[in-house]
Amino acid sequence: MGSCSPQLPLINLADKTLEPGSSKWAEVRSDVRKALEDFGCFEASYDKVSLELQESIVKTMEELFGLPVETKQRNVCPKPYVGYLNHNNLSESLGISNANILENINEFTQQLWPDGDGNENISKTIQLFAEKLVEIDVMVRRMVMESFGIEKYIDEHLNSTEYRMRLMKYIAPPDGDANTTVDDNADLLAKLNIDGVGPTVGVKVNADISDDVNANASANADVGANVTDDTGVNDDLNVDAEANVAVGGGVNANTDLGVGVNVNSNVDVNAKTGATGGDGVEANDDNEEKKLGLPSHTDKNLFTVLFQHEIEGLEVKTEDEKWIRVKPSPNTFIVIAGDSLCALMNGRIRAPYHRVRVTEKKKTRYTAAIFTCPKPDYIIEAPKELVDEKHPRLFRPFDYRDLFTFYHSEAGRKVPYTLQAYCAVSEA
Ligand SMILES: O=C(O)CCC(=O)C(=O)O
Ligand SMILES: [Fe+2]
Repeated sequence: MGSCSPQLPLINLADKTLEPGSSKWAEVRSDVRKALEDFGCFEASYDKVSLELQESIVKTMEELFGLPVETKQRNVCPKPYVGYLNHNNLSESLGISNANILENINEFTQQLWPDGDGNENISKTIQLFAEKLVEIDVMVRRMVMESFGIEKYIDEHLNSTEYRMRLMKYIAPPDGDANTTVDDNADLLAKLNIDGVGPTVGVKVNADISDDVNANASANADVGANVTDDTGVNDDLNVDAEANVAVGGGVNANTDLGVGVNVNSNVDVNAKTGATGGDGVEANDDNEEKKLGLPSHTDKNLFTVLFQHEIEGLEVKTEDEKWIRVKPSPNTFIVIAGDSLCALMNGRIRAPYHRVRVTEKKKTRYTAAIFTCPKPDYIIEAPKELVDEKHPRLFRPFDYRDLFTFYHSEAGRKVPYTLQAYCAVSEA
């Protein structure tokens, strides 16, 4: 396994002459289609996001993830499946629904800073950044629909979606399989159950601390995180986190389970991960799976537009089952097609498996992504123009939420291909 030579197509979406109707537009549109047919994914070069804004979103993420875990856990959403998530202690993420609308972002910052009535600067930065990712999403969706001759549905299609945003932080796994140290001054028995992602991951952390400061310190933290998501992994998470922290006397117990970054000190953590790979390929490769910041999955939504800052980690699987390691480069964003788009396009576009494997030990990897999701009650169904003798209908119409519920059901977790198992018209 590991990285290999193929690269994702790189497509410039910011050319000055790129206007709908222009010859440049037609040229780029056909590149976009080809990239999505072949890889389900491409690297978009887009220099319309200022460096200042890129720096601000990274600073914002540093600030947000630097908050105490109890604060971050307040990131819950009335909609199920959106909120704070810790995955395997190697990554954590925060989610915002309808993230292109300032009021919703304000709600998010108010959850984190209820006393200060939110955080205006952070809200603004997120909004401006989300707007830019949405620009890319809208342009790509237009191109896709035009290139398949279904442009008459563009308005309906654009109106049938909503945007979720996820801010993510990753660290490299510690050396060795099972031991890491976390900064804590207590005996800690932590159990994390994270159900999310295509793969189901159960993490058990047993930490014995030789407490050098507060003798007799003990904390039992039991965090049950029930994570489901729209996108495959991070989007639309239901983090049903419940933390019971019982601290024995006078202890400064910083049971910061949410971070996985407290790598300093007095606690030995034995982490055992049981992971079931979403694509059936990594399923038995426990060792590899354990080191992933995000296990292999397809996104369940329509499109994901991802900003990755400096540190690599994203890997995308090709049709012939090779992993492409996507190196971040300035002013580029990764566009990934999800299962809902694959269904809408009657299978003409791939929804690629991808995962996150961070190897850089010294730096934290931050990513920010917009997930375009079908609105509740909207039925995803390939338009008749995409169905003919050569292209028989592949999927039955469905409501995205139902696909999602299936994905996280007992049965759904066992199948290698969620979309096929859920709504394929026939196995043939
Ligand atoms: O953070 C990344 O590089 C990828 C995130 C991802 O795949 C997801 O959230 O679905
Ligand atoms: Fe994903």
